Amino acid sequence: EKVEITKEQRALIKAILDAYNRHQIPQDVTKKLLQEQYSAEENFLLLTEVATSQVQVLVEFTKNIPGFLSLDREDQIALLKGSAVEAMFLRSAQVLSKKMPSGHIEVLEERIRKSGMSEEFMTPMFNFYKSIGELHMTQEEQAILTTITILTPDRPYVKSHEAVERLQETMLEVLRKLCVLQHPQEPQYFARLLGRLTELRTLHHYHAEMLTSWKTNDHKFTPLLCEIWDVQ
Ligand SMILES: CC(C)c1onc(-c2c(Cl)cccc2Cl)c1COc1ccc2c(ccn2Cc2cccc(C(=O)O)c2)c1
Repeated sequence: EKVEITKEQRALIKAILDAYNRHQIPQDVTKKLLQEQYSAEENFLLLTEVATSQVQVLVEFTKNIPGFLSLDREDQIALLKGSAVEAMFLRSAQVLSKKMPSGHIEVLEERIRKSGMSEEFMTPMFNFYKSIGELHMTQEEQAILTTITILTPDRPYVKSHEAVERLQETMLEVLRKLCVLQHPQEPQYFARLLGRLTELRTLHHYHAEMLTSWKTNDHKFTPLLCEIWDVQ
């Protein structure tokens, strides 16, 4: 059928894309990624700094999702806590698969590989990065997919399930149209993107186990990460 993006949907895409592009990790953090020496401890510290900075970026981004600030305050917190890991996996996959100037990508990948993470977590993580890279998502698709992840109604402690579901459905319809218009040769492209959301939940479970093992090995996190990941 003739797929058409309405004026309202175009405004929605623009608002989300502007917000998505406006928020970047501060230069000093990414510079450190390149300069600091390599050791498991140093890599872990750097990744903790990047994760903390990414959470701040994520909080700012969610404020610009149309309708998010009209949700119940406690639900806003529940959505942020429930989606932070998945949004950061999506973000790191998008960055590692292309956006960063070359050279940074290898460095970041190296630091993740040498930060004391267990192999059983590393493999699915880098398979995910590869599968995201193969999709060649446009900027709009990346920003809307991240928004859909954040607006997942069945996160723990979300009370107004329907309100969140309505927002997410609006975004899913926009993404569906974008996929049809931007990937006409791949009728299954939209379904493939949604399949990545399922993979994200698996990584989320792996991540929870990794957090536990880091805690038992007495790794330190920042106050913001402790709050958003209910650590300590
Ligand atoms: C606390 C820390 C050790 C940690 O625990 N789980 C994860 C962890 C890991 Cl190791 C992988 C994926 C998700 C998480 Cl939470 C992390 C590290 O979190 C990261 C690492 C890299 C990330 C991010 C998010 C993005 N990137 C890539 C990136 C780097 C620099 C600039 C930019 C940019 O956007 O400008 C992006 C988070």
